[in-house]
Formats: sequence, structure tokens, C-alpha cells
Amino acid sequence: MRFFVLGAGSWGTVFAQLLKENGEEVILWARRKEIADLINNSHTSPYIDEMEISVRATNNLDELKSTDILVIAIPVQHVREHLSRLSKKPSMVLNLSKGLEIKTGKRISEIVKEILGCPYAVLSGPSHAEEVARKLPTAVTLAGDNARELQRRISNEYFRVYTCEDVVGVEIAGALKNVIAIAAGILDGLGGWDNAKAALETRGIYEIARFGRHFGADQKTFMGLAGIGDLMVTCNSKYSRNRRFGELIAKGFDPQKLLESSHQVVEGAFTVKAVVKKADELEIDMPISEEVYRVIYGGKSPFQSMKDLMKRSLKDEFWAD
Ligand SMILES: NC(=O)C1=CN([C@@H]2O[C@H](COP(=O)(O)OP(=O)(O)OC[C@H]3O[C@@H](n4cnc5c(N)ncnc54)[C@H](OP(=O)(O)O)[C@@H]3O)[C@@H](O)[C@H]2O)C=CC1
Ligand SMILES: O=C(CO)COP(=O)(O)O
Repeated sequence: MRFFVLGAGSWGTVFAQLLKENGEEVILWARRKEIADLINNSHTSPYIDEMEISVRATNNLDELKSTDILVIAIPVQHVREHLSRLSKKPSMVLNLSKGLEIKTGKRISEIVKEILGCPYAVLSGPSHAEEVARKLPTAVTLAGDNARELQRRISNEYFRVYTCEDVVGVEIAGALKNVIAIAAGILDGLGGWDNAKAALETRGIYEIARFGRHFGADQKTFMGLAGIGDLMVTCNSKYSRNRRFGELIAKGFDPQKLLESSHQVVEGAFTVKAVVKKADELEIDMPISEEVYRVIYGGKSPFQSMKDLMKRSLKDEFWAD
């Protein structure tokens, strides 16, 4: 059994190398031939500093075998297109990407079911690639098919994998925390206010859990590594692209120009479109996500957004909805 990692950005590359060092057979697919060549010839990648890469890279999707585990590590908005291009169906999919598809509002598990119909698992949690590359202690959760076997194969002395049964909750938590992290970055850019940041993270996980409840997610998941754990790291880490994007917006940079010029994916900026649409259809109250949407796509001032969130009608902290 071999892992075929689809995506040679920072996380795909580091995860592929982790698997290789765990003794697994791995191949890393890069969209561009020059990235595959660079990895094979110089054992480095522009996406990750100071890591020697010994995994073999390819940019040929046809190298996927039907016995492979396909690991998804590409931007969510391009997953459907790449799965549709596969000439063979893998034995199973392990998803690392975090987001919702804009045009359908679907999670990756739903896209995989529609296109491949094969077994599926998702791995998520506070796991910035830059720290995993340095072998710093990291804990994540894995939900879905063959969870125990994957847990055993992926875990090592610095990467600890827990299992849980809630695929829906893990996917929703990973997707929506990126939206809240943009808001956290906005607060950092406005002045780095500690009270406001703590309130945002707390109300943010509550907002994510409320969204998740509409899709049958287990509320416990949002208190775990894929929920509050990943939300905390993304809202506070210097490595987070979502947090940094928010910070630059608050400092006056144009959101669209930032997205156009970014070499790395800011998933929350896209997922927020799907979240706002679903929330509107299903009448789910998502005040933070809606303000993030207005700032990115409606030209609203971040300061005004923050003021409007504070002016909402007064209510109980844990209200039924
Ligand atoms: N970085 C991290 O710490 C973590 C990331 N994730 C998630 O993993 C996923 C991948 O992120 P990450 O590895 O960080 O990626 P990066 O942002 O580091 O790099 C972007 C990657 O996406 C590729 N890409 C861009 N456009 C397309 C396209 N149209 N089709 C296919 N590939 C494309 C790029 O290829 P090219 O070089 O050719 O432009 C590059 O490999 C995201 O969903 C992210 O949220 C999850 C956990 C941790
Ligand atoms: O998901 C991540 C860490 O767990 C990565 O977050 P960013 O995409 O914001 O860097």
C-alpha cells in the first residue's frame, strides 16, 4: 500500500515527508513540473524552509495506482476538478484540506463520495506545516474509514494522531476556523486587543458548533483538537495565512489584491462565501462569518464590523437556536 499525496504545497510536502520517515511508501504530486523537478533534484521546496525532502515527486497524475491511498492536500476549490481527472480510483482517500466548496457548499467527503465513491477519512487539528517540519510536538484527530490503521501508520514520536467518529464535525470545524482566524487577524491589525481576541475565539467556536449542528455534527468535536485546538492555533500563530490575511486587511491592504498576489492558499476567504450562502438558506445565525464576508467582499471597514458585532441585541450566552 502506497500513499499518493496530491499537492506539494507546505502541508502536502511536510506530510509526505513524515510518512516517508515513518517507513511508508510515498509519492508526492506537484501541479507544476518545475516544483517536482526541484524536489527530486535539490531535495528542497519553495513552500517549506530548511527541510530536506527525500520523497520522490511527480507531476503526472497517471502515476496513481488503484491500490494507493490518495491524500488530498490541494486548495479546496480545485479538489473536484482534480478528482475528476483521475484515470484510476484509489483504494481510499485521506483528506488534509480544510474548506467548503463555494458552488455547492459541500464538504470534501461529499465531493469524494460523488466522484470516487471510495472509503474516506479526514485528518485535522492544530498542525502548522512549519512546526511539523521541525518535528515539534503536534496532536491531531482522524475520523473516517480505516481510522485505527491510519492512526498507527501516521503517528510517531512528535506527531500524535487521535481518532474520533465524527467526519462531519471534523470537516466543518477545519473549514470554518479559517474564517474566524481572518477575524482574529483583523483584530491583530486593529490593535491586538486581548479581551476582544478571547471573546472572538469563544464566540467563534460557538458559531462554528451552531453551524455544525445543522449538519448532524457531534458537539464534542468542537471542543477537541479539530475544533477549539485548531481555532486557537490559527487565530494566534505567526504561521497562519488566514490570520495574516486579516491583519493585512485591517492595516489597509485591499483584500482582492492580497488574494491575487498570494502564493499560498487562504482557504477562509473562499469558504466564507459557502458559509454565508448556507447560513442564509438554512437561517443559521453566523454574525462573525457574515462580517468577515462583508469586509472581504463588500468593502466594509474592519473597525465598523467590529463595532457592529458589539452592538448586536443583548442575549443569553448559551441561547437555544
Ligand atoms: N499549511 C498548513 O500548515 C496546513 C494546511 N492545511 C490545508 O492543506 C491544504 C493545502 O494547503 P498547503 O499545503 O498549506 O498549500 P500552500 O498554500 O502551501 O500551497 C498552495 C498549493 O496549492 C497548489 N495549487 C494552487 N492552485 C492549484 C490548483 N488550481 N490546482 C491544484 N493545486 C493548486 C499549489 O501548487 P503550485 O505550486 O503549482 O502553485 C501549492 O502546491 C489547504 O486546504 C490548507 O488549509 C491543513 C493543515 C495545515
Ligand atoms: O490549518 C492550519 C493549521 O492547522 C493552517 O492554517 P492557515 O491556512 O491559516 O495557515
